[in-house]
Amino acid sequence: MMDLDLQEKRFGDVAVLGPIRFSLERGETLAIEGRSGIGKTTLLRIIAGLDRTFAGRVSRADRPAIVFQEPTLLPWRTALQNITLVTGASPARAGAALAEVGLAGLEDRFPAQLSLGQQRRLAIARAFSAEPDLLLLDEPFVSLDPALAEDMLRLTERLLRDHPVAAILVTHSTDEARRLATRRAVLEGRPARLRPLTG
Ligand SMILES: Nc1ncnc2c1ncn2[C@@H]1O[C@H](COP(=O)(O)OP(=O)(O)OP(=O)(O)O)[C@@H](O)[C@H]1O
Repeated sequence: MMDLDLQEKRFGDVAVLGPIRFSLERGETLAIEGRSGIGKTTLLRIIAGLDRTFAGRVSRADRPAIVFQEPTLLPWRTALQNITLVTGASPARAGAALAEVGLAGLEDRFPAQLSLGQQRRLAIARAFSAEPDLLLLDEPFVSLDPALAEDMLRLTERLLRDHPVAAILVTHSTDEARRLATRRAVLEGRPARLRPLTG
């Protein structure tokens, strides 16, 4: 599903990421932990194909779906259109995806007419509606209050169970990683490398 053989990623004179190799199959969720500034987002951007200036190779089946820290929604489009226009899903399928995340009845709302939690649900519904082979989640629950974060975590747990994707979750939270991931690893050192975690 996804195969990474990264030799090095530099920003100018600084080697940020060192040799990193791993593969990911459908049904697997890899959680990547690591301190702030270590290179998690940089690694995710390389895997997503958003950054091509690195030494090495990445191969994936298809364009991945990405959920960023902040929901990146189209402000002048309705909730339903945010899904159909971006993913190519039919209105019926987009409607079903909204229902799946508890947004039934809010199809015609604009993002600004949704609460932050609802916007995040919409972003997640959109990611899964694209029916991606690979789903990349970059700290999707950061800066949410604990109740909302728990709510989103449960929702994501359920969606990952019900949809067969390969997923990578970047997170600061070991608790989140333990709950969502089938494999865990930590990014550490300079240049940073990926060390598998057990337990
Ligand atoms: N465009 C850039 N130019 C130069 N340096 C950069 C650039 N983007 C990131 N960096 C540096 O690369 C390192 C890794 O950044 P990155 O954003 O990947 O870290 P992160 O682990 O995702 O951090 P956080 O958890 O705080 O989001 C940091 O030291 C950062 O300052």
